[in-house]
Formats: sequence, structure tokens, C-alpha cells
Amino acid sequence: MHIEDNLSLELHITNARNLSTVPKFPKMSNLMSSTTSKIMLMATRDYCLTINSSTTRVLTFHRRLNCSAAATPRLVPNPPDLIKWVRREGGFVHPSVRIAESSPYGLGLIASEEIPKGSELIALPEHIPLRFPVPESDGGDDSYSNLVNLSRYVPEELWAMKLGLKLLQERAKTGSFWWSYISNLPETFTVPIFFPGEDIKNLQYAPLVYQVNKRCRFLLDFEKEVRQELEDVKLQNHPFGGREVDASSLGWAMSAVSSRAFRLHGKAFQNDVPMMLPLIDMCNHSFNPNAEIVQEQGSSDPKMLVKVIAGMNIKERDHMTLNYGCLSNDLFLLDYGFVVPSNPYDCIELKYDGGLFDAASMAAGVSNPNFSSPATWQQDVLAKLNLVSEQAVLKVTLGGPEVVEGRLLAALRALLTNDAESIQKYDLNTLKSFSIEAPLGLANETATLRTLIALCVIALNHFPTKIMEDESLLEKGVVTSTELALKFRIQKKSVIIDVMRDLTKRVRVLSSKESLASQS
Ligand SMILES: C[S@@+](CC[C@H](N)C(=O)[O-])C[C@H]1O[C@@H](n2cnc3c(N)ncnc32)[C@H](O)[C@@H]1O
Repeated sequence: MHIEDNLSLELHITNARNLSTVPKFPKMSNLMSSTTSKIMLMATRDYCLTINSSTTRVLTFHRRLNCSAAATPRLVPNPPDLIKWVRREGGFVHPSVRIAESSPYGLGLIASEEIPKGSELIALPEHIPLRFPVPESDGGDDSYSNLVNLSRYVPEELWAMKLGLKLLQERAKTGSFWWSYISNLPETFTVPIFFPGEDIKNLQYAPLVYQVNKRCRFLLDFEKEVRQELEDVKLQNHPFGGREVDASSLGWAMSAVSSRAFRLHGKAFQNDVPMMLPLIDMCNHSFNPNAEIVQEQGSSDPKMLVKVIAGMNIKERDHMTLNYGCLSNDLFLLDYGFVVPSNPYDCIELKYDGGLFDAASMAAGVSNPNFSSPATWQQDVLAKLNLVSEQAVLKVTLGGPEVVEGRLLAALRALLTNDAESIQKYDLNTLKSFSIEAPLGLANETATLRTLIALCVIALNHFPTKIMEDESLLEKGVVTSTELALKFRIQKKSVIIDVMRDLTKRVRVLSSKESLASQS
């Protein structure tokens, strides 16, 4: 996969906006270019990434410096009181819930007094969440049908952009019902579409660089489509009140949604519709949250669409947290603009490739591996694992709760044995897991684990820098985007090292069993 150009967006967010005026959208500025550079990121040819910055369109990210360094600047300097607005609109906010600085995470919700487990913290009535309108609600309105037309250009995977169009529409509208909410949104986001090109390269990890480039390219193309679609639209039918929407404002809206919207399940939520939940979205993330969203319409209070309750006792001055999901750092950075240290769900992606796996096996001292030329019965196993054929999914992962993706583990075990008969004895699920120790025998398991360790070494060596170098760069003090890129790649390398540790332990256990067996 060669990515010819590396696109990122420059977001100039400059104006402190007066509440009484309709806010202007941020302006996208000049396109820059720099010298060509190439980086090889992954072990396989397909993950070889070429960043040719001579065709690069880099737009730099400017953070305003006139606000307090600790706070995340909001869309307007002194936005309305969000808690008061929610209460005024019929929502419930626990009397001990406050919005406060939650450094370094931006703003957050804090308890001004102890809150007992099970207490209702926030409840929002149906009209407060912001969602993409369903036809019945805005039907007949041309600005609505123009918005729907634009949303057709948005691929399903970028659902945040669809809701982002609605957010931009409300941001442009004088007297929007949601203005109290929108004016409290961050002015800028730390997601990598806004990184300078150098910091996209600094991620050192091709799968994420690919996703960032894809999003940037989409935004630049979408900007053109929006322009064309709205060229001849009359002011009264214009979905953004005649305001020009460019890649920067689209990027702002997409990031606002991806970092704050919730996809709620259950019949009350029209099949997994994403929505922005004012105030609830002030909760920061934790894998051990002290609050949770109650998704079903409670019969005790049928007017409330969504509630947050305390999942445990929340002490005075504690921050309220929600779990955004068991996500890898790729998704945390791409959608939310942060990296979780020691994230148990982080993993690295590799491509299943016979040549690479033969090389890893040989490096591990396995004689005559046949990943490149598997026997027919081995090909059958690979087909069942969806690792051969036109539609094969060749992406496999190391790390996360599984440590080694089941399909990869089963493939290695099957390709490192000559024993076609024993393979028939087990169902594929057994071969895909570590739950039964050494299903194809100690020698096969040792060869499998050693090959995996060699794969880890290859993957680690493809990062251009070592963790220690990254850490010393971090210590020097760098801008936010560089800091995030450094933290991200440190975590990726740590995932590989953790996997190697785990596999090495397993090899040791097997060796001691082997030596016991040979003694008896
Ligand atoms: C739903 S908002 C939470 C409110 C946000 N802190 C604010 O100032 O508006 C999600 C954003 O909060 C920040 N955040 C939340 N949890 C975090 C965490 N565990 N580590 C770092 N940043 C976090 C990130 O900037 C993320 O995009």
C-alpha cells in the first residue's frame, strides 16, 4: 500500500465569538509542501508506507494562546452555564455535580460532595440530545433535504461526519436551540487529522497513518462536493445559512461528534442512533468508571430519554467518568485525540504473509517452515480461518486481551505441524486459543511461540526509533501533536514487548515440561 500524499488539515480558529452573533466557521489556510521523505513502518511489503510530502497538503493546527493554558478553550470565551440550561430545559442534574477543570483532560464533571452509589447524576429529556433529524421531524424543509443530500456523500464508517453536518447547521443558525450546548464545545481538537504532516509521520505506525490520510482526503473531497451541491442553493434553503463550509469546519464538526457522541442501543434509541448528549459528554473516560449511562427509558420517569447514574460511591472532588469503550489506542487517538497508557485493549496489526512468516520461523530456528507453500490440508485450515482466498482478511493482531489473535495462533500451529491427523482431532476454536495447552504437542507449541516472538522482533525493528529515544524526546517538552504521536508509538512498542514477555513465559513453562518429560 503506497500512500502518495499525506494530507492533514490546518485549522485556524481565531475569533472569540460573541454569544449574540452567529459564529463564523474556522478558516482553512494555505497548503504547504516540504521535501519528500519515505518511511517504512511495518514488517510486510503491504504495510510499506511512502509519504511523499512533495505533493503533501499540510495544514497546520493553531491553538489559541490567549486562554488559560490549563483549560480547553471553548467555542466562545464565556459560554452560558450548561447545567442551568439543562435544568431549564426540564433535565435533571444532581445538586452536587459541577463542571470543573479536569487537567490534563480538559473540562470534566466533579462531585462537590459525596454522592452515593446508584444516585441519578444527570437525566436528559428527549428534546435535548442532538441527532441527525429523521424525515418526519424536519420534513418539507428544503434546508433539511439539502442536509440529507450532503449526508449521502458520507460513508457509513464516517458516521460522525453525518451528525457533524447537523452540528454545523445548528452552529450556523442564529438562535439555535442548542447554542448553549454548542458554545460550550471545545474550539479545537487534538485528533490527528489536525496534526502537522511531520507528526503524522511521527506516529510511525502505518495502519493509523493510513486512516488519518483517508479521513483527511475524505474531508478535502467532501469540501468540494459540499461547495458544488450548495452553489446555486437559495439563502433560505441553505443548510448552513449561506455560510461557507470548508474542510476545516467539516473536520471540526466530525471531531466534535467522534469525540463526544454516544451510540445508544435499545428500542428507545431507534437502533443505535448516534447522538450528542449535552453535559453527559463532559464526563471523561476511564476503563474503571464511577458512572454509567442507563440506556432504557425508565418507567419511573418516562419523559427522560437517557440518564447517568453513579456506579459506585463518588467521593467529594472525585471526577465522574464513563467508559467510552474497550478500544485500541488507534481508535482513542483517531476519534478522541488521546492515548491511554498501558491500554489493555491496544494491539498491533500485521499482515498474514507466507514469506514474512517463513522468515520469522527461520529466525526462530524452526527447520523447513512451509508458510509460503502449505500442503493442501493446511490450505484448508487457512481457508477456514479466512486467511486465503480473494476475500481473505489478512490483517491479524498481536496484543489486547487475546495476546495473539486466534486465527493467527491456529494458522501457525497448523502450518508448523506435519501431522494432518491430529489437526482433525480438534475443532478450530481449540487451535485458536491458549485454553488447552499445546494441543498439537510440545514441539509444535514451542515452534509456534518462538515464531511469534521472532515476528514481534521483526515488528519492533521496523519502528525507526527505540522507546528510550521517544521518552527522551518527550522529556524535552514538545507541542501537543508531537507529544501524542510519541506517546502513541511508545504504547505500540510496549504492546509488542508485553506480548514477547507473555510468549517467553509460555516457552519457559513448556521447556520445563519438556525436560520433565524427557527425565521420566
Ligand atoms: C466526551 S469529551 C469529555 C469532556 C472534555 N474533557 C471537555 O473538555 O469537553 C472527550 C474528550 O475529553 C478528553 N478526555 C476524556 N477522557 C480522557 C482521558 N482518559 N485521557 C485523556 N483525555 C481524555 C479528550 O480530549 C476527549 O476527546
